[in-house]
Amino acid sequence: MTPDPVRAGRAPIAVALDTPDLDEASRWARLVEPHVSAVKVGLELFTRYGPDAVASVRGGSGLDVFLDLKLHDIPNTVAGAARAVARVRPTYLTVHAAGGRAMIRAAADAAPDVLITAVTVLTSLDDGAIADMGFGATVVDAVRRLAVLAVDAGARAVVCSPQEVAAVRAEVGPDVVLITPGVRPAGTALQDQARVGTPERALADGANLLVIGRPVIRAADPGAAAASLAAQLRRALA
Ligand SMILES: O=c1ccn([C@@H]2O[C@H](COP(=O)(O)O)[C@@H](O)[C@H]2O)c(=O)[nH]1
Repeated sequence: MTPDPVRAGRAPIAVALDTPDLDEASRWARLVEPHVSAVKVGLELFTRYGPDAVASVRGGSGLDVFLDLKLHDIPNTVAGAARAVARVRPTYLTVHAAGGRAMIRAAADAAPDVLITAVTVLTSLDDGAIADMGFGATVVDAVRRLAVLAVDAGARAVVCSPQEVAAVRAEVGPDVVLITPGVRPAGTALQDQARVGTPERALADGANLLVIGRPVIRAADPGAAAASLAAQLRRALA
């Protein structure tokens, strides 16, 4: 069943715990936990600590864990990795949609209780960057095509930037969980993100879960930053 990212009144935000230090990540998780529905464990933490990172940030909180490993390999290898990490019960596990239909299907079959989440085009890339890589399409067309392919192959969630949410929602219908990194509250720095949008716009266009890292974890008080974003979203959703 598709989960409702708005858990017990918490905002539909996954805080990206991007740090090489597990104690710091767990501390951030406890600070944001009253306000958000999920925390995201990415490559930086997982390559250093493995499954312990998931258990540690989850704590006893009931937070969803978004395991952002962006798997991309031949189907047999991705199936093995998905089966292995399913043991730590993440709610979401990312794979690159560009790995193709058979790879996505293999991940979905190997981890049926995990929402296989297809990353379309990284939010750090713009039209110029994907032309440079030899893609003969604009970002929005590539995102749309990869989203349709991924859902057809068994992905139950899709990652795109806030700028493509409306286009992807129109293609995949209401039941797919749409997740957007590249979220920047108005007036905050882009850093290495190329395709960004505000949290309000992403939700209004049909996103279900917003991935937000540095605007929260680099704030002087990550708990207060998460609380403030959650309040902002409650107002936008009212
Ligand atoms: O296309 C993608 C896919 C994943 N990410 C991840 O989201 C966060 C964003 O962090 P910010 O600090 O808010 O930029 C980060 O962990 C990325 O690995 C993404 O940005 N874009």
